[in-house]
Amino acid sequence: MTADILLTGVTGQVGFELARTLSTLGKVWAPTRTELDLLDPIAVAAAVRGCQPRWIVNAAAYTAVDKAETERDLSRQLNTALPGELARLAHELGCGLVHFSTDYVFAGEGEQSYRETDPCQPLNAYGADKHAGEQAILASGAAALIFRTSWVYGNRGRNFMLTMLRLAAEKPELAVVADQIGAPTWSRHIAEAVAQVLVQVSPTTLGERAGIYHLVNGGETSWHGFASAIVAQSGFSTPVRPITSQDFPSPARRPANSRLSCDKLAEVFSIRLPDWQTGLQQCLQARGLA
Ligand SMILES: NC(=O)C1=CN([C@@H]2O[C@H](COP(=O)(O)OP(=O)(O)OC[C@H]3O[C@@H](n4cnc5c(N)ncnc54)[C@H](OP(=O)(O)O)[C@@H]3O)[C@@H](O)[C@H]2O)C=CC1
Ligand SMILES: Cc1cn([C@H]2C[C@H](O)[C@@H](COP(=O)(O)OP(=O)(O)O[C@H]3O[C@@H](C)C(=O)[C@@H](O)[C@H]3O)O2)c(=O)[nH]c1=O
Repeated sequence: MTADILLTGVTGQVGFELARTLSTLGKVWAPTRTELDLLDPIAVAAAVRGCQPRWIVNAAAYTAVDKAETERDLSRQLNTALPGELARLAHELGCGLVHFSTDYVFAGEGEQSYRETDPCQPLNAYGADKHAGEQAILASGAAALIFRTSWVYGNRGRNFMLTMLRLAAEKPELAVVADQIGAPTWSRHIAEAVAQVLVQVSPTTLGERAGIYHLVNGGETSWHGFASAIVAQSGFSTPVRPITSQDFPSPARRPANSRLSCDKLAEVFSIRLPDWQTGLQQCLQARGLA
């Protein structure tokens, strides 16, 4: 199957939205897991070579943060080896690569917004594997764009917003951590921004604009603040109690500071996403809840 864009992870939160926004840029081939198992490097190479895309857009990943602490092989294969292999193929074939990474590459110390050039020091296995994936892409020589985003939610898949909506309906009270700060980011806004970037560049004109960009909705809040807004804006009256990270023990440590500065994206591509509150409102509206 030949196409302008080969999109992986189409059944995921970001991939689903990308399938729509990228379709205005050319023919998109978006194989599902049954059509292309991304754990099979031979099948992946054959798919890329057969597709001859202008861009490979990799929205597939292993995103189970706690399970990644023990399912090391699976996380490494999808979050490190796969992006490295896609980048190697992109370089060989002269096509571009778009990839996604995470706020969890940072240690989350201090209160400043991280810039793309700040040193990475992941606190958990998922973050370490995603960081190694970034490094593999940057070392490949491929024309690549890596978008680091954070706290992604949407109306499908596994995400914090859908979990809170379910718990708000089931429980008398929610207890949510208030000492981790970041920007909840709507999957649709990510996909719209990526399409806007790809309108501006081709793999051959990307040049110095290749590299890492932070891409999150504007403003900041805690998971508690996000949960409170989800509950309030969707008409529930379930109380949301603030707790500390220590009160919510989990296998993987999370950074306390997930703030990402998106100034580089604004400077280079003139794109800035709306505030997270607007994203949430639009997402709930799309769901018919607000
Ligand atoms: N979720 C978040 O909060 C954040 C995500 N990111 C990054 O953004 C990107 C997109 O994340 P998101 O949309 O949430 O991811 P999801 O977990 O929603 O989707 C992951 C996708 O990868 C696919 N996939 C996994 N394993 C395989 C496989 N062996 N073969 C084929 N497909 C496979 C899944 O397919 P299937 O449906 O069949 O399982 C699914 O389509 C990722 O790079 C992630 O690391 C960054 C920051 C925050
Ligand atoms: C369900 C729940 C979670 N929490 C806490 C746990 C954690 O600190 C925080 C978020 O929980 P989650 O497990 O949903 O989020 P988590 O899986 O850590 O989300 C991360 O996913 C990966 C893929 C990323 O790349 C990150 O940007 C980030 O979005 O909320 C509560 O305090 N109360 C609750 O009832």
